[in-house]
Amino acid sequence: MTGAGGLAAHGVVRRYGGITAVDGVDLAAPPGRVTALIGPNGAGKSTLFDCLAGTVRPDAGRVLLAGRDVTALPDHARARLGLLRTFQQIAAFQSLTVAENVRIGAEQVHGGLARGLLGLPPGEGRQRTVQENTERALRLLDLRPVRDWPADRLPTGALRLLELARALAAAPHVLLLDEPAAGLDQAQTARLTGVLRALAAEGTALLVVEHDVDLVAELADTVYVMAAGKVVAHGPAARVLADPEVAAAWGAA
Ligand SMILES: Nc1ncnc2c1ncn2[C@@H]1O[C@H](COP(=O)(O)OP(=O)(O)OP(=O)(O)O)[C@@H](O)[C@H]1O
Repeated sequence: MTGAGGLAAHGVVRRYGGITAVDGVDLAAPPGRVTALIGPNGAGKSTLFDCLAGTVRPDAGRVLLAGRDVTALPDHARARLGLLRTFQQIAAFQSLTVAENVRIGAEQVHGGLARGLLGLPPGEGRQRTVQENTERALRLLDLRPVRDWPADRLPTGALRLLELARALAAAPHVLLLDEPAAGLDQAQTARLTGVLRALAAEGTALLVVEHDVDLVAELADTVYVMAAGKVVAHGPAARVLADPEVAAAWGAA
């Protein structure tokens, strides 16, 4: 595992008191691929995810983003380097419109926040990129019909797509998705799957934590299985998901 391009974990450990939630995990999410992380409740998936995103600091090990050691960088610094995430608990700005929420995602990476804080006017080229990325994300996730709605009027499924649109608008190199299909209906799940496959085809590295095994089978190129803090299996999705030991480790989820 070189860690060149995409995201990689090397020997990541995270303890909570006497519990080792993540116990020496190696993982690679390369560009152009969908990598899935599965495992029973309490396996350590969310903790590993937080270590990768930068919201939790590992006790040992390293996180590499496009080959660069980002272990000591907080989440917002990783975001500026192109590592974006979505949350299991949806986090939209409820009083802003759908389009405004997505625009915040686009501005995050194109210097909007920093320039705004410094009182600098936005550059014309940058403004265009922000606008284009916002419109593209709204279109991809079929949010144009509700673009002027306040986010708090959206039902759960659309809100989840909004969260993804906001991450997409930042044009991430690496996208971490925590249960992206939770609360989506069939049509929305199909749209999600199409968008994620298209992103991978464009070269984005995707890492998905997902409980829905059918979705994992459809979406993922590579699957990592965690149990009790460790990776107990990994490899091509079809092979890993067909392994009876994996089904046992997964606790018949
Ligand atoms: N902030 C915390 N404080 C103490 N213990 C924690 C904390 N976060 C996680 N743990 C413990 O670490 C272990 C791994 O939890 P984690 O949430 O990472 O698993 P998970 O695989 O994401 O589970 P789920 O599928 O239920 O979300 C569990 O034993 C959990 O109780």
